[in-house]
Amino acid sequence: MNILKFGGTSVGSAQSISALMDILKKETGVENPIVVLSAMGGVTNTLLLMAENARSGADYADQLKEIETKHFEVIRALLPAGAQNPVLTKLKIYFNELEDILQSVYTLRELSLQTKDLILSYGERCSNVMVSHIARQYFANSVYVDGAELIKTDGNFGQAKVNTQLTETLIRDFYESNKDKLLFVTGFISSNEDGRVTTLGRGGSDYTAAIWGAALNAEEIQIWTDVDGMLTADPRIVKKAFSLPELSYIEAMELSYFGAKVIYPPTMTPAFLKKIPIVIKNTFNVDFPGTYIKHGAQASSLPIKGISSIDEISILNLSGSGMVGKAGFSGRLFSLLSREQVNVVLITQSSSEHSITFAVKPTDALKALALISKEFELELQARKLEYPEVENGLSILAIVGENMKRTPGISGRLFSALGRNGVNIRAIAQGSSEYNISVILSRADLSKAVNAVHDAFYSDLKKTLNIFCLGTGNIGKTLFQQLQNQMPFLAKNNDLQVKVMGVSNTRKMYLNPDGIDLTTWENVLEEQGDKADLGEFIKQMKNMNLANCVFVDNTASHNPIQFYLDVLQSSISVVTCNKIGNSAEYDQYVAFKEAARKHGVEFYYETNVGAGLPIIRTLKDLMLSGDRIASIEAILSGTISYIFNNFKGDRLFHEVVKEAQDLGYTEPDPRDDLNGKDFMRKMLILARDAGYALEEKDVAIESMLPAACLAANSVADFYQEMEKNAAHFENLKQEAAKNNKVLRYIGKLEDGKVSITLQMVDDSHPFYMLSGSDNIISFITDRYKERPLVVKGPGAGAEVTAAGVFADIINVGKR
Ligand SMILES: NC(=O)C1=CN([C@@H]2O[C@H](COP(=O)(O)OP(=O)(O)OC[C@H]3O[C@@H](n4cnc5c(N)ncnc54)[C@H](O)[C@@H]3O)[C@@H](O)[C@H]2O)C=CC1
Ligand SMILES: N[C@@H](CC=O)C(=O)O
Ligand code: NA
Repeated sequence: MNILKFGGTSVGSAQSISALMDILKKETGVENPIVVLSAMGGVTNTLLLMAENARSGADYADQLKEIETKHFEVIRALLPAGAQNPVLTKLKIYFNELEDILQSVYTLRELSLQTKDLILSYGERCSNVMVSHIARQYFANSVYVDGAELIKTDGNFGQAKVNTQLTETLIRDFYESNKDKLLFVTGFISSNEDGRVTTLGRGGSDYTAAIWGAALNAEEIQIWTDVDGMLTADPRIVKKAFSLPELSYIEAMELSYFGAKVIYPPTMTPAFLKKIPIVIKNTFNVDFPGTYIKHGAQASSLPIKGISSIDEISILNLSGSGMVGKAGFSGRLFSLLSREQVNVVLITQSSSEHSITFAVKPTDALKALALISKEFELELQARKLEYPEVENGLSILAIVGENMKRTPGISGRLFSALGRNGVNIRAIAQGSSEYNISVILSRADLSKAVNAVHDAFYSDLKKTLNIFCLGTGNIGKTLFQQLQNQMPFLAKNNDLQVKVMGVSNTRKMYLNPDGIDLTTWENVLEEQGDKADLGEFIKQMKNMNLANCVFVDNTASHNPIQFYLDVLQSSISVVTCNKIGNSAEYDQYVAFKEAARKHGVEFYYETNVGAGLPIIRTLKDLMLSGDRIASIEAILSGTISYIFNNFKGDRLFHEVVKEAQDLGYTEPDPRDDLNGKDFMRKMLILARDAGYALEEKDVAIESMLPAACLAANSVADFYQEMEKNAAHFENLKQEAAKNNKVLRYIGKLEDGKVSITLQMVDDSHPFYMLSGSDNIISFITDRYKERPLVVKGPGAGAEVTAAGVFADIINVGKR
């Protein structure tokens, strides 16, 4: 025989009760199951609220009406008109009783725990009366059972302790004479010796099911809820949390003790003692196998079973010389707290015995403080103890699993995942059972931490990168297109998901914690976006506090640069194609790198030089492996390269410049290319990466433009001036052609000096043969000195640049 317990959501509406009936049709056969029901979803909370309202003299009539309507609507929806009256009458009697009790509370302005239990009991009574009547349409032998009469407890109202022996006898006797019926038993409620209603603690309906299961040696106890069993983490926090097929009782206990509200922890004990499996199933996804909690649960390959957490916790720290070597000190402390019903959630003690830190619920913190101040008054006065302080705003995160016992490196993985994501740990505890490692951290970091730890332990599963992008121009737009096309491949082959969580241009910004759909981002940004505000964008990004976060700068603007440090210091990686940051003051360039290193995140800027060509990476690898750069010679302006490769025959110079601009090779302002500034930035970044602390003024630039072009104060002006100075460019071209040479704008780093010069080279020069927007770079190093290491290829354009940014993002994910 099975026990089937249905929680609040499973009896919460006409629809879910119909689903419940379908489940019962499958489960009834030779032997009837025993059905245990909670109150309708939300009703217990409303009852509590009404009780509190009555006590404080506030109105509760509307809430009473609300509960009544909730039940009556279900009855009208699920029972034919002729069958409604008896059950409506029965419920009406309950509601009248409830009203009388609330009236007394209201009059006396007094609410004892005993009265509270009585008020709460109506939730389960009403739902069971209602559902057992509805069930009669399909199961003629359905009966309502007041479970309070059969579960006997002490008088600890609100959290009563069960008299197991007496209870089991009562249940067995009752069952013997009612075997042929389909029993609907009220969960959660019980009664004391005097027959007063007591309750088994919030979530106690699970416990009722386990008590009945143990008394009757059930085959299994099924807990029907609204999730697919026990998950690896709270799915509201971790989108990728998944359901666990099997758990041991201890694992389930550890997981549910901390946060995972799927099952009420005391439920485990009766089931564990009688070795009865508990199955957690989803009423709304009946075919899903759910989670089995049982003896000899199969060892799984997962290093940990799950991550659970307590949202709000406070800690108290007790320290002082008076504690050192004092036997019985902690005994005194903790028996005091236990005597006064302060539940201690976690304890850590330093090996010097100089301090004890313990965690309690925030509602208990001040009480604990007061108790300690009184108990240790003398020690505090004599300064042998420091006056303890309460620290609030904290959470506990715990990883749980029996496999931890046999696997070294688990805590390393936990702490490095937290460290990499900038999560500061306030205290740590590992039970000697090694089933659980708990850490205390700031509440603001909890969601990020749980996600980071989930990724770290289930890394064979998909890892998510959360990206926030500035710039929706040439490069930004192309990047989104590439991301969208490549997403399925990455998910399939690299277990990586890249989610765009925020986007901004100069006009609008849009952030969405669920991610932004890349098929509609342009419309969404336009229609749902707020007015752009870079500071606000960064603030909201930081507030989301996501794990594996990347800030992507696809602008050509100075404004984002001032935020890089703050972003890196917030443990968010930066990927940028914007060269302004790295080519401004040397100290700033160094500060970015140091911040990234210190905070364990990445600062990637491959596209700062040669767009997607692997130049920065190559140089970095040379340096890391101990090579030394003797000299660099390079063509690094894709725009100028394109111009010289296409400025032929009778073509006009300014027309070719326009063509380069239309092809997306130039900077947003093409003057930055032609005046050598863009090239200068690239050379400066290369020189710095090669180990030289140079500034902009150290780069000698030979201009290829006549003074009037350089002086143009708008892009339109600039084109006009180039047109007016056509003869200057024509002369350059003809002179080169006359000598069988080509024009090349070449950068050089040698002996720590950087120059950029306009040259005419013949076919003996390695830079002679270039086409399109080609860049070329030749490194002479200690190891590559006979023949240089050369990288060559298209060095400008939206596709190759966006691809370089994309690769940088993926490389953050690989770490
Ligand atoms: N075109 C190319 O081949 C290469 C370009 N790059 C770099 O790519 C970057 C972007 O170039 P394009 O896409 O061509 O420029 P673009 O002018 O087409 O787009 C720039 C975008 O940045 C946005 N923006 C500017 N300031 C902003 C701010 N403060 N906050 C938010 N958004 C802001 C603009 O609204 C625009 O959407 C530049 O830094 C460029 O140097 C790097 C390598 C190669
Ligand atoms: N405008 C740049 C693009 C790459 O950085 C160029 O022309 O090289
Ligand atoms: Na590059």
